[in-house]
Amino acid sequence: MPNMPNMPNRPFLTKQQVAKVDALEKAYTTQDGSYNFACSGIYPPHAVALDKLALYYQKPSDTRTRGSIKSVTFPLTAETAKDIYNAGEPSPFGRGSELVYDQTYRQAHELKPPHFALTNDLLSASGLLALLAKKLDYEVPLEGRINKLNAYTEGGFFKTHKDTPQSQDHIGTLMICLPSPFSGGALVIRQNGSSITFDWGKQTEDGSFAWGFLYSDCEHEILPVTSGTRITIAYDIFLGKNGNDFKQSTFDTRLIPIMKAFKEILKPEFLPSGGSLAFGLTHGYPMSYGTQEAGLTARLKTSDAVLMAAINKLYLRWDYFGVYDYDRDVYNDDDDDTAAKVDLKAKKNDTTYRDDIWIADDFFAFEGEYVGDSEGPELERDLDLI
Ligand SMILES: O=C(O)CCC(=O)C(=O)O
Ligand SMILES: [Fe+2]
Repeated sequence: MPNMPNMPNRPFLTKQQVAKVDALEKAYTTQDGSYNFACSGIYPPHAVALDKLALYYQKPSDTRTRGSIKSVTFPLTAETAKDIYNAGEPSPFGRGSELVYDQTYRQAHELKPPHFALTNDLLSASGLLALLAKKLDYEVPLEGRINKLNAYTEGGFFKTHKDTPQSQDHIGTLMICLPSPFSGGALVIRQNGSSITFDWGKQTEDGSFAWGFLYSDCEHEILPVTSGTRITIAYDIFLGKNGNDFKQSTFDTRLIPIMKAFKEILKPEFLPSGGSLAFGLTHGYPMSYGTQEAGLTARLKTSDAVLMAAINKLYLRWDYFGVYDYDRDVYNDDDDDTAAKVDLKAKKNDTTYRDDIWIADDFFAFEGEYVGDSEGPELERDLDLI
């Protein structure tokens, strides 16, 4: 690789340093003990004014037929739910840049607007977006855009996949499960070795609506439906405008253990001659290729957001980068003298090497790699308290 600037010296951490960064990581990843990549809840029938709610739908191929629009009320019966399934068309899914139908991967039907509509906007009627913003700790309003209606009948499923972000502000998917008789069809969501299951068949038996949100960087699947018809309406959830970054004036008690762990790291013995500490973010974020990323801080999710809040609260200087882990693949086989100074074999056997938390005596940034806020602070070499 010609013209590559010097790679950072990325030394091994000492046992003492590892203990301190482990304590810090624990402080921000286990802040409230709950799963932080997905959440769910129930709306009992009275909460969504069921008596006024109806669903209109139409088979997309029947749009020219008079009287092709049907309407149903809630809770759905076995028959009305099945009729909605039958109106839908086989669901494709994204593979690479294509939409494909693959019955071994997904067996479901879907309806897209304008072929279905609810008589009431469930999201605003339920106050769900405000609740979700609060649960997920966003200081910005969230916006929901209806994407489609998904229907699975007995034997239907959708194997493990990730949803494709529609834009940088797209944070995840909200599913509202309509009450209808069904069993099986649990939604299983996985991230970083944890998993959470939303099984809505029983929860909607009394006519309740169930909802579940997942960040779009999470893997998820729908297990086979064992009886009845399972119907969900999927919304894409976006960060709204007028976003503020973390407000310095509000103090969040979750920051206390993180700040305490940071203070250990800021003692002079941690990096006696100064240096930088880099953290891999816990969550994934959509980035537009070839553009300078702006406003990542407002989009940070859960533990990443709390970590950033603590960094701000301590007045530490920070910046963010897209990092290609060259020393993992390219540099390993490259005897160029800019190669990273870390021996991969030694790294694997050494418990003091952390892939996701680095210390370095320099930042590195080269064309195409820097994704920091253009108005952000200048690069700094030291972890400084101002
Ligand atoms: O059917 C559902 O509830 C979710 C479907 C899904 O994961 C998707 O459409 O991407
Ligand atoms: Fe999905």
